[in-house]
Amino acid sequence: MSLLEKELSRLLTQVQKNRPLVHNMTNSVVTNFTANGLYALGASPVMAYAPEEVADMAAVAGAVVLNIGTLTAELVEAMIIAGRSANAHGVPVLLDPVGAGATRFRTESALRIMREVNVSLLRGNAAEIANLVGEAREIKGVDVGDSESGGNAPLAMRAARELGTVVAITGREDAIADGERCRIISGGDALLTQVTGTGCLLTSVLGAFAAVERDTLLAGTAGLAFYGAAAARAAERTAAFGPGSFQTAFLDELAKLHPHSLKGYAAVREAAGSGAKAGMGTGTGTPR
Ligand SMILES: Nc1ncnc2c1ncn2[C@@H]1O[C@H](COP(=O)(O)OP(=O)(O)OP(=O)(O)O)[C@@H](O)[C@H]1O
Ligand SMILES: Cc1ncsc1CCO
Ligand SMILES: [Mg+2]
Repeated sequence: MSLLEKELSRLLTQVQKNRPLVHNMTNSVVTNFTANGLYALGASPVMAYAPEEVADMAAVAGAVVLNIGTLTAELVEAMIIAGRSANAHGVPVLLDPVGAGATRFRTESALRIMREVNVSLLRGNAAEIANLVGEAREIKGVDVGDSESGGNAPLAMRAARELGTVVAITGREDAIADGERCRIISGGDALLTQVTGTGCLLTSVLGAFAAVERDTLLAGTAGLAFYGAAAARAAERTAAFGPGSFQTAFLDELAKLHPHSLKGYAAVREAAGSGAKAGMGTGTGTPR
């Protein structure tokens, strides 16, 4: 196991041991799937939305995940209350800008949250992140119109610099950047795009890893890699049946994750031009 792979595995064990509380303010489509996915991983989910209670919940959480998938003006206000409380208590805040670019309300709400709350990690698909840095890219509701062309790393680097936070962009390959360093994670399976909320659950899973590790780039890399490995393992068993069977198998594989699960199913490499030292890949080779 490479040094990086050991670090990633250590974080998985931390999540499984500590069972961090993840406070989700998420969309109405994915709440049940998100709670089940977090339980499968070994974390402890809670959904809380009322402006009267979100500051208290955020204060005691390991991470707060804000997801604008089915936003309302009132919900955005409550998210800002939760985010500020998390900031005041040293709790990491993650933002999933679902559908940014599809409507002005979504784009402006995501940008407003980032102005008023210190967001540790922003996770979206390429179209969502592009729209947040002022690059109009086709988005069809909550889905990428045209999937990444030329990879997600350059956009992740640019967004991290301009927005001043760690940015993860997911797709066929994921990229995560902090403005200086950028890593590319391969794994996963296209079946993930046929099950609703796999991106939303991923952001909450990254919250569980951020709860146990202050280095957000490292925590994010671990979450992306283990999530991709679980999906690749589930697809291996269920691709012949389809998305329904895959969804069930994926939850099972999240629950079965162990320190050696990455091998052959997910790989991490440094992006070209990244400030990080080369040769820190997991050494697992090309995943399936
Ligand atoms: N073509 C693909 N091949 C392999 N994995 C993929 C592919 N497309 C997406 N993924 C994986 O699917 C997961 C969700 O990423 P995606 O970019 O689809 O999120 P999203 O658009 O926000 O999804 P949602 O809105 O449904 O929650 C990630 O783990 C990502 O790596
Ligand atoms: C389908 C859908 N619509 C709003 S949120 C959501 C869940 C996936 O992002
Ligand atoms: Mg999404």
